[in-house]
Amino acid sequence: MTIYFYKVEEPYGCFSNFSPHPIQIDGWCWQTVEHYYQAHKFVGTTDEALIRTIKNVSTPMEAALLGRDRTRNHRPDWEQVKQQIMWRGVLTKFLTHPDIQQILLNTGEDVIVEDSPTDYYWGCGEDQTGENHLGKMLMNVRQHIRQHLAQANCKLVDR
Ligand SMILES: Nc1c(N[C@@H]2O[C@H](COP(=O)(O)O)[C@@H](O)[C@H]2O)[nH]c(=O)[nH]c1=O
Repeated sequence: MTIYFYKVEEPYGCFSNFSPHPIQIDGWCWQTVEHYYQAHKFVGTTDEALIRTIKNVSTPMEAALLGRDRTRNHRPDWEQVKQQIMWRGVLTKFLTHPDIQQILLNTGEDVIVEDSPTDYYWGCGEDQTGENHLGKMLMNVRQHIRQHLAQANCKLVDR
């Protein structure tokens, strides 16, 4: 089976980076993965003040709009680091919240697709030809957490 998700209020909406699941990374608390991800576009730039602004806006959509503002200075290495930054955010989200971790694990080996009509990088785009990096990342997080849990169980048995 293939699982499609996009809007928070629709099935599997907890897989969206817009879902209201806070994460804490390096002592900073982010309301959503989207807040965290968008703010990191400005690390080390002359627009660094925007990081705090994005952190404090009340919705992930506001965070996304600020982060996507092309009149602002994005870090020059963004394309090289964005996967790594997203990985940290998404993994932390599913390690922090046991209820949605269970939903992710219960998807078994199903393919997961971010059914975004506009995003051909993180999602599948309108015509399904997109790269679906967020869906792929969620499947990798699922695998990573399974291995992590298996190792923890082995340690318990070894005692
Ligand atoms: N879920 C969701 C979106 N998708 C999210 O947008 C982010 C990509 O942003 P960027 O790299 O700036 O293009 C990434 O987290 C992707 O999952 N976008 C939306 O406008 N609405 C939404 O409900």
